[in-house]
Amino acid sequence: MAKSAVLGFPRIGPNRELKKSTESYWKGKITQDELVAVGKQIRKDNWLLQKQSGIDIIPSNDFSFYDHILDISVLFNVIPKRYSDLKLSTLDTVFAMGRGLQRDEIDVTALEMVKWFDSNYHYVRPTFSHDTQFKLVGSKPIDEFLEAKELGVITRPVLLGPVSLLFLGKPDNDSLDLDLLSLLPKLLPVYVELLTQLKKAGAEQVQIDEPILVLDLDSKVKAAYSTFFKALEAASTTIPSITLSTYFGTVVPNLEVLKSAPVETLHFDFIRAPEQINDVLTVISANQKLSIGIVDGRNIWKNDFETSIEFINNVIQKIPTERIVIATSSSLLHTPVDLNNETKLSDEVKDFFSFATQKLNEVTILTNLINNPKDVDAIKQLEVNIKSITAKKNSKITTNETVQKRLKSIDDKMATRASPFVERLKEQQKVFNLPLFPTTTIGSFPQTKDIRINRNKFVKGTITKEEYETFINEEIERVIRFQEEIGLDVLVHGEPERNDMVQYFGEQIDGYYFTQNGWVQSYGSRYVRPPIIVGDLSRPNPMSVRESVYAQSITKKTVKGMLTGPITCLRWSFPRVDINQESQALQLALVLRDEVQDLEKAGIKCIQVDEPALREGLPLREGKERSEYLDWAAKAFRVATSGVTNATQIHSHFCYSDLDPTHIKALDADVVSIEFSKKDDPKYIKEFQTYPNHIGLGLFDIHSPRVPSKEEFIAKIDKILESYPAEKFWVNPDCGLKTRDWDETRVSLTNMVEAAKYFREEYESKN
Ligand code: MET
Ligand SMILES: [Zn+2]
Repeated sequence: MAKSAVLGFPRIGPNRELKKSTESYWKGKITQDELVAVGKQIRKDNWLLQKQSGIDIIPSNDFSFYDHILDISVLFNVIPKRYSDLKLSTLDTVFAMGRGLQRDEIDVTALEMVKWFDSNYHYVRPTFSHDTQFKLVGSKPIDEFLEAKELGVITRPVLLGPVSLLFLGKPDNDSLDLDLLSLLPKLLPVYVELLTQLKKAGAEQVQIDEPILVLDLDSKVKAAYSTFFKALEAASTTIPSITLSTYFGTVVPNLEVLKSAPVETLHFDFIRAPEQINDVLTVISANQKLSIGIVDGRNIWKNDFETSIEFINNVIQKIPTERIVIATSSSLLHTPVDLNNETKLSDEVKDFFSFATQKLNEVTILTNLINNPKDVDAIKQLEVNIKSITAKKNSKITTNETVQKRLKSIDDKMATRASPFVERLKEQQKVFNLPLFPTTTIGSFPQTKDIRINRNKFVKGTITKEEYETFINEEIERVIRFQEEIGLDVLVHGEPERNDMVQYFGEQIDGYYFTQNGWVQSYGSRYVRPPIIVGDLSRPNPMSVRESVYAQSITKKTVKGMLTGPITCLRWSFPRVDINQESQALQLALVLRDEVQDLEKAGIKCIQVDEPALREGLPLREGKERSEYLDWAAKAFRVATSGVTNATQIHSHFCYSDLDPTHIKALDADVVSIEFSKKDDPKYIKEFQTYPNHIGLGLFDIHSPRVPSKEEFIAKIDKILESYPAEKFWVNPDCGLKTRDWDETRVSLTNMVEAAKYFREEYESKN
């Protein structure tokens, strides 16, 4: 009989209970015991739900109050001294490492947080130093195993594997020469000790995630796996059986690593990489089990049972069902909790989706269909599923002929500006007549409580559209006057009307759908509600013209229109799987192209199209898929922005990532602002030395309440000027200011503008 398994379940609670309670705890409104009790309740509910759904192999230790990778760092005592010195409880140490702590005499910043593979989840980077002494701190995985056992659920604890833990980490500032993999021999005994303790507590199996096996790995990393496997083998009698799991891609280029791995089960993601099956089968040894990841942990579409069954049946030709596990492709962490909480979707559309709770049923039904193909109940479920899948295929909602026709009409001309940059620049200079070191901001200004209150009132219908627009106009005016007053050169309207930079546009694009409660953890207590692309995308009406035109009408200075780029709209949504991502990006590009042209027609001469998510869409491995992505991503941006005259200035903006300069250059935007304040790397600047288009390197961190002085800005600009010419130099912050408050914003921007003026005078007096 095949077994059913889940690799991890969302821990935020069906109604964001975890967010509410952690934030209350941080504010001192509830005690640590109260917070811990909320966590316990969520875990209990999750385990019982999975049990009731009929899942055989249920995970534990997938719960976390902040980040499960941070938890495992702390568990192995990978705690930089500045945090351990604080002598906090384990949970408070976790929070201090995850989000920094400023209280009384204490002042520590947070550890670096980065994207988890190509998902929108962020993990806190394990940060190692020469002094790192591995030992077990606390007993979270064991406690949670026992907690479930008490409820009658024997779970499979989940741990990040030791090689991934080291590989995904970084050396701390005081240990930059540290070779992380060299720590493996010291880490392994502690790892084995943990496994041994789990076995003593009654765990029969443990899931060890080694997701880096889907990346490009050099021979040193591969060798680290042999070391790891030797340690497992040596301990085999005292540790539970191991499921080694990989996800988010193919392991084929690293397959030799898995040959004769001393583990009971190997798990692979056949949603992302179904084609790897034949190669994978060659490494499964005669008594090893294969865990087939076939229910998507990264997207919200209903599983197509017929296709899945066909896939599994092909495998069963080679491996008997006793050695098959049917599982989610990855943890379900990346999907919303429960579709039943959605009350506003039409029945037709709702039937297309499956959230984490529904996916549990999918895993059990598929397992039943494999184990008892004649079971009446299972057959009934299959029939219902076939009906849904067919209904979706035939649905009128997904296709729009006009959009598809237009998509085919995209040619090179549409993706190229009328003239090269140098010529455009001449025409733009005539229009804008900007000084040296032009100053601007990235778009948003503080989203005050007042703004949120009024937006809620408008959504609830307690104020009229007119009243709301008047309110927004007043906000825009306030932001414009402020920018004029401090002497910024290119102004923005401040984005007060936007709840979120993707959702705001998505809500105005046909083909997009929204949930009320489809929250997914992005990091810590920050959750996002990704919109869903269901059909071909089109724009019934202009989306941003009213606000930009209003802003421009009340000032003589140039106001920059502000749009979210096609790749960012795509990446921060749940995409379709019935057509490829390139087509979806190009559909979005056409929508935005019309918007850009409408803005131009309405007299907006400078338009910014933000692409902060360009980097995260990059395929995990080098090669064809990656270069193709870069081509179509750049093309989508250029289709969106090339329909304007030479005199219209196109800006773009990048943050959240280390974006390769060549990728930025491929977009041919006239001006690009890049998050830079924390990077500060002269090598990076030099890459732009000979690039003719203009660049604004972010001069201050907008995630921090810290206010840099004029002198600090001057020093920063001076340093950049060593590697980057004044003629192409824009002055701006790292990103939008929506999370800051007005007091900080006022002073920071004033100092920034003053610093620009200082250099302007200095350079002008030279010439
Ligand atoms: C994450 S990038 C944000 C860009 C947007 N224009 C803003 O200022 O908020
Ligand atoms: Zn940004």
